[in-house]
Amino acid sequence: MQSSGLSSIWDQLQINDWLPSSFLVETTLLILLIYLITHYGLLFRETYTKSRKISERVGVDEKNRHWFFGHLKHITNNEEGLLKFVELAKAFPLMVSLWLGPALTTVQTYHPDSTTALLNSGAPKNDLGYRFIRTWIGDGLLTSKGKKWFRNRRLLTPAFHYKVLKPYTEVFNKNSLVMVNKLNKLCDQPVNIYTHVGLMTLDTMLQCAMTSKTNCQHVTDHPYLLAVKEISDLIIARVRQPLHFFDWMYNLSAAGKRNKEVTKILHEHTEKIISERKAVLAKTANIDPEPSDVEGFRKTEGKTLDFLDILLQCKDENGEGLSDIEIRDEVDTFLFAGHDTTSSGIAWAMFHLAKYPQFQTKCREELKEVLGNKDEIEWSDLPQLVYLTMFLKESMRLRPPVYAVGRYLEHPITIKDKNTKRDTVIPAGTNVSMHIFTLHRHPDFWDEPSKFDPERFTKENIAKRPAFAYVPFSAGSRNCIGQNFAMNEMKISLAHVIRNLRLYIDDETPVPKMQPRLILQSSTGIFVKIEKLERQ
Ligand code: HEM
Repeated sequence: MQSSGLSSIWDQLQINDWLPSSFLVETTLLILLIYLITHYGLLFRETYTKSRKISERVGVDEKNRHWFFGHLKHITNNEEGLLKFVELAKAFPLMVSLWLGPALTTVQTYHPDSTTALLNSGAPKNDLGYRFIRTWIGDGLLTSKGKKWFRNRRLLTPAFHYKVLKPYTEVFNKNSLVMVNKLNKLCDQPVNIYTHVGLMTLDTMLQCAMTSKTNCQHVTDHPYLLAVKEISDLIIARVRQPLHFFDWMYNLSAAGKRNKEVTKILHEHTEKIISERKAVLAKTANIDPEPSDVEGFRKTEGKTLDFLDILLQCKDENGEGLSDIEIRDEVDTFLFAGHDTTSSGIAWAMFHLAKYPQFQTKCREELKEVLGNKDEIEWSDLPQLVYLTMFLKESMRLRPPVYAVGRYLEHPITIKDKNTKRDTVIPAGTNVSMHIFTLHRHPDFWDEPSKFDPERFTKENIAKRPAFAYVPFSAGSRNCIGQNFAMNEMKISLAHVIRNLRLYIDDETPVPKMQPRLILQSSTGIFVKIEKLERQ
C-alpha cells in the first residue's frame, strides 16, 4: 500500500528517533518532582523553624491557631476582626505573633514600648500591604526606602512649610462650605456622609496639589475623578484575592488589565499637568521670576504656591531636582495618602459629633467664642480651637484613619519589656506591623478604652502617657509628612459643619460598622441625620 504524502514526510523525518523515550521523560519528570519537593520542603522547614522561634519569643495565641490556616480565619476584614486584636492585647500586652498559613508569621506590635523600638529602627515598609499601590504611586515618599526616601523626604519638606500651608485655608473654607450647602438640602433623613466628605477632600487635595480646576462635589463624572475612585477599588479587590498576589496571575486577569488601563489614565493626567506647569515655569523664568513667601521658590503666573510648584523647583545639595517620573509619583502619593485619610477622619468625627451631642454643643460654644460672626476660619484661629482639637484627637483615637502600618526588618530589633525586664530580639527578615487601632485602645494606657472622652487630650492628661501611646500619624522618621495639612483641613471642615448644622442620630439611623480597607472605612456607610441651624 502506498503511503500518503504526509506520512512519507513523517517517515523521512524519522521524528520518533528525535523524541526522547518515555523512560527518559518519566525519569526527568521524577527528578524535577523530587527537586521541587526537596526545594519547597526545605524552604518550608526553614520558614517554619524561623517562625516557630519568633512565636516562642514573642508569644502566640496557640488556642486559635489552625495547623494549616494559622490565624487567618480570625483576622477578618471587619469590625470583629479589629476588636479581636484588642482582646489579644489583654493576653499579650507587648506584642503577638500571628501565623499567616502553615509556615509564615508576622509580629503585631501595639504597646508603646514595642512600637517605639519598631519605629525608631527606621525599618523600611514591607511588601504585604504596600506592593499593590505601587502600580499607581510608584516609588513615592510613602513606598520608597533607603537613600531615595531620605533625599526626597528632605526635598519635599518645604512643601509643608507653614507659609505653603497657610494659603490653603482658603481652599479648605471654600470646599467645606460647598459641602455644608449640599448637606443643608438633606435635612431630617439618614445621610451617608462618607460620600459627601470623600468628594470634598478629593477636590481639596487636587486643588492644593496642583491647583486643579476640578469641582468634584458637583461634577462627579470627571474621568480623572472616576479613575482615582476605580483604582482604590481595584487595589482593595486585589488585597482580598490571594491568587492575585502573584503579579503574573494578576496581570493576566481582567482586574489586572483594567488596573493597567486606569493607571494609564491617571499617569497621563498628572504628566500633562506637570508638562504644562513646566512650560509656564520655563517661560516666566526669563521674563519675570516672581518670588514667593517661601525662600528659593517662585510663583507660577502669580498664583499661590502649590505642592507641584515645590516639586518642580526643589533641588538637592548637588543642584539636582526630581525627575519627571519622581514628580509624578510624589503628586500621586499626595493624592493617595492625602484624600481618603482625611475623609475617614472627618466622616468618623461627624459620626461622633452626632453620637455625643454634649461634645457637639461644647465645640459649637468654643467656635462661637473664637470666631464670633465671621464667615471664614483664618489661619490664626486654628490654634485657638482647643476643644475641637481635643474632640478630633479622641475621634481619631477610637477610629484611626490609618489603623495599621507594616515594616520589614532588615536588621534585628530588641524590644524591652519594662515590667518583666526581659529583652526580646526579633530577627532580621521578619514582617512586623504596628497596629495603631489596638495601641489606641491598650488597657494599660487608656481607662475604659472604648469610652469617648475628649478630656483625655488636655495638656495634663497627654503628659501622663508615653509619647507613642497615641500615633494616628505614626511617629519617628517615617511619620506623616502631611499631618499639619490634615489637621488644618479637618478642623476647618468640622468647624463649618458644627456652626451650620446640628448632627444627630436616632433609632432610624443605621449604625456604622468599621471596616479596615486600605483606610478605616465603614462596611455599612456612615449615616447621620442633619438639622439646619441659623447661626446667631
Ligand atoms: C487624617 C489624615 C491622615 C492620617 C491619619 C495620616 C496618617 C499617616 C500615617 C500613619 C503614615 C505612616 C504610614 C506608614 O508608615 O506606612 C503616613 C505617611 C504619609 N502621609 Fe499621611 N496621613 C494623613 C494625611 C495626609 C495628607 C493630607 C498627606 C499629604 C498632603 C499625607 C501624606 C503622607 C505621606 C507622603 C506619607 C509618607 C511619609 C514618609 O514615609 O516619609 N498624609 N500618614
